[in-house]
Amino acid sequence: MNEIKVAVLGSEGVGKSALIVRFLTRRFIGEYASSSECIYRKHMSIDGRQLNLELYDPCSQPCEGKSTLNDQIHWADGFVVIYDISDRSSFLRAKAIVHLIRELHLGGSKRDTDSVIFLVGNKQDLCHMREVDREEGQKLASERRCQFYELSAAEHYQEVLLMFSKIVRNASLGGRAKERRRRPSGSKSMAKLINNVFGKRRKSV
Ligand SMILES: Nc1nc2c(ncn2[C@@H]2O[C@H](COP(=O)(O)OP(=O)(O)OP(=O)(O)O)[C@@H](O)[C@H]2O)c(=O)[nH]1
Repeated sequence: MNEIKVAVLGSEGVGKSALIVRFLTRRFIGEYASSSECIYRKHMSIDGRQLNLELYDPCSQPCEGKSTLNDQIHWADGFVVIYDISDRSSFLRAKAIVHLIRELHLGGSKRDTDSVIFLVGNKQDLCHMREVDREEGQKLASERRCQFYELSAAEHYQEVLLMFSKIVRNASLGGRAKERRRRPSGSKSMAKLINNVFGKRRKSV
């Protein structure tokens, strides 16, 4: 059975956990407690093929045994790079991450890499506080040859589902057998995921 590894990357508070939880549980959970990086697992059937998805959610806080961004990039087959449309600094961070992914994957086939980097502007529901125009996101995506989405973990389920399903499909078609360096630590079941729902600070909404 195919194993597909997707890293969800971006600045602190852009909604990485919210998007992952939305995808895995269909629910938007505003407060999410997590003090360690973790990997969520999901069994999926895509185009009749059985896949085991591993979704990596980094921890923005300093934590024990934390992997570096380079480790995370080497580990993954696909990348969802998220920014918050109401936070310009998160867009600049997303730009730097996409740049680094491109640099570290120079050895790989260009076509493979193009289809497995998704740039995602989250918190579309906060468009009254927008600091990054949709066109800027689109421009960056086309310059860096990424797929582009703008959506809201708070308001959209279908779009989130579509986005994750597409990156899993693309990563599974790439079929790259990668030499993996250090594997990001931590692994969580759905039960643990639900248990983490309480206690995280509220940043926006
Ligand atoms: N309005 C709005 N708020 C959102 C959305 N997605 C996430 N949030 C909020 O943004 C804050 C941060 O969300 P998280 O999912 O914890 O973000 P994160 O990127 O995982 O954060 P770190 O783990 O600290 O890096 C929380 O208060 C969420 O409720 C969204 O689509 N719209």
